[in-house]
Amino acid sequence: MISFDDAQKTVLSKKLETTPTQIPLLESIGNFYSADISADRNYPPFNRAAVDGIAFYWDGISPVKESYQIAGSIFAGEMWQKDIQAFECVWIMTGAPVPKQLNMLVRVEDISAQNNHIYFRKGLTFTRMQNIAKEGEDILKDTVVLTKGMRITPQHVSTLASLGYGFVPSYGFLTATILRTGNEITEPSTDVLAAWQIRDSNSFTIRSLLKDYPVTINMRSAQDTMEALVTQIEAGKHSNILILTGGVSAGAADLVPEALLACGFTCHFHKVEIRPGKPIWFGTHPTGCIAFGLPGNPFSVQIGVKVFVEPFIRACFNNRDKTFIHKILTHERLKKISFDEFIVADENIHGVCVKKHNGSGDISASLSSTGMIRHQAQKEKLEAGDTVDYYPWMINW
Ligand SMILES: Nc1nc2c(c(=O)[nH]1)N[C@H]1C(S)=C(S)[C@@H](COP(=O)(O)OP(=O)(O)OC[C@H]3O[C@@H](n4cnc5c(N)ncnc54)[C@H](O)[C@@H]3O)O[C@H]1N2
Ligand code: MOO
Repeated sequence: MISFDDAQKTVLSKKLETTPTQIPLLESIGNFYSADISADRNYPPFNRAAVDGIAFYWDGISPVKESYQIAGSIFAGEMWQKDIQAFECVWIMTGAPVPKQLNMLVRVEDISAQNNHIYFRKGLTFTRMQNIAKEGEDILKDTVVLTKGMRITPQHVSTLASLGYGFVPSYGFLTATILRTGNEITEPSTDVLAAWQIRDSNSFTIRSLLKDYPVTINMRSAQDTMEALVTQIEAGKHSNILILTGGVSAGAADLVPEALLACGFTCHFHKVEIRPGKPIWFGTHPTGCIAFGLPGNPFSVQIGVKVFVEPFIRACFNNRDKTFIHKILTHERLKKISFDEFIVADENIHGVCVKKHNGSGDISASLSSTGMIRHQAQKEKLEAGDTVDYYPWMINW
C-alpha cells in the first residue's frame, strides 16, 4: 500500500501533454491559459472622464475662477482638437478623452450654466485631476496581467475582452471515458428496480465534478466479467483518461485490476492509505492513456475525483492551484484509523465542522455538507482551532 502523498505525487508525475490552441473568449471559460496575457496599450488609453461635467485647467495654486466660458463639448468617441484658453472650459461626457491640457473635471451636479458660462456650487473644494482616470493607471502597455497555467474564469472576461482577446490562448480538450462496472448497476432513469439493482450515480458524480474542465467525456458500462471489461477497456483506452468505478477491491467479482493489466496497462499503485477510497487503482498504458480505477462506493468516488482526478487534470493544463484551502476546524477530532481520512464537513463563519454519515456507501454522505476535510495520517488528534485542508464541493476556480 502507498501513502496518500506518494500516491498524489505518482499521479501528478504522469501528467499528459496538452495542445495549445486559440479558443473563442466565451468558450474558453474553465480552460487554462497556454500563454501569458498582456496589455496591447495603456488602460485607460487616454485620460478618461469618469463623470459627466465640465473640464478646465487649474494650476493648483491660485484660486479657481468663479466662472468659465464654455468652449464646446466632447462626447465619448470624440477627440478635442482645438486649443482651450485659461478662462475656458468644455462640457465633457463620461468615457470621453479629457484634452491633455486640462486637469480638472467637476460634476454637472456641482455647477450651473448661464449665458455660455458655468458657475460652481458654493463651498466646492477642488483637487487636481479630480474625476479623471489617468492614462495607464489601470494597466500599463505590455504588462502581463494573467499568466500561463491560470484558470480562465468569468471574472477575467471583462479584462480579456478589453485587451482584445476575442480568442484566448488556451488548450485543446482532453478526452475521458467513464466506465462504470457492476452487474447490479442500472441507468438512473430505471423506474422499476429489482431489490438487488442499484441506480448508477457514480458516472454522474464524476461528470458533474469535471463539468467545467476542458475535458470531453464519453460513457461506457460493463458487467463484472473479464470479457465485458476487456472489451470496454479496449474501447475506452483511446481516450486520454479512463475512469472506472467499482470492481477494484478484494471480491471474487472485482476483476477491474486484472482486466486493466490484460489490456496492457501498467499498475503504478493499487490501494492507498486513505479512508474512504482505499482500493483505488492507478496505471498507464503505452499508448498514453491514464487509468483511474475508483472504488464503487459513491462517497469514495467523490473523494477519488477531488484528490486525484481533479489535481491530475489541472496538472495536465499546467495549473498549480491547490484544490483545497485552509480552514479552521471548530472542534476536536480523534483519529479513527492510521490512514489519511477524508470527512464531509460544513463551512460556517467560524471555520469548518465535520458531519456524520454511515460510511462511503451512504448515498447521502455529502448532502448538507459544503466540502470535506483531510485528517492527516500523522495527526492522532485534531484540536479545535487547528488549520485543516478543506476541499469545497463547489469548483474553486
Ligand atoms: N475484503 C475486503 N472487502 C472490501 C475492501 C477490502 O479492502 N477488503 N474494501 C472495501 C472498500 S474500502 C470499498 S470502497 C469497496 C470498494 O469496492 P469495489 O471497488 O470493488 O466496488 P464494488 O464492490 O463494485 O461496489 C461497491 C459498492 O458501490 C456500489 N456501486 C458500484 N458502482 C456504482 C455506481 N456506478 N453507482 C452507484 N453505486 C455503485 C456497489 O453497488 C456497491 O454497493 O469494497 C470494500 N470491500
Ligand atoms: O474506500 Mo472504501 O470507500 O473506505 O469503503
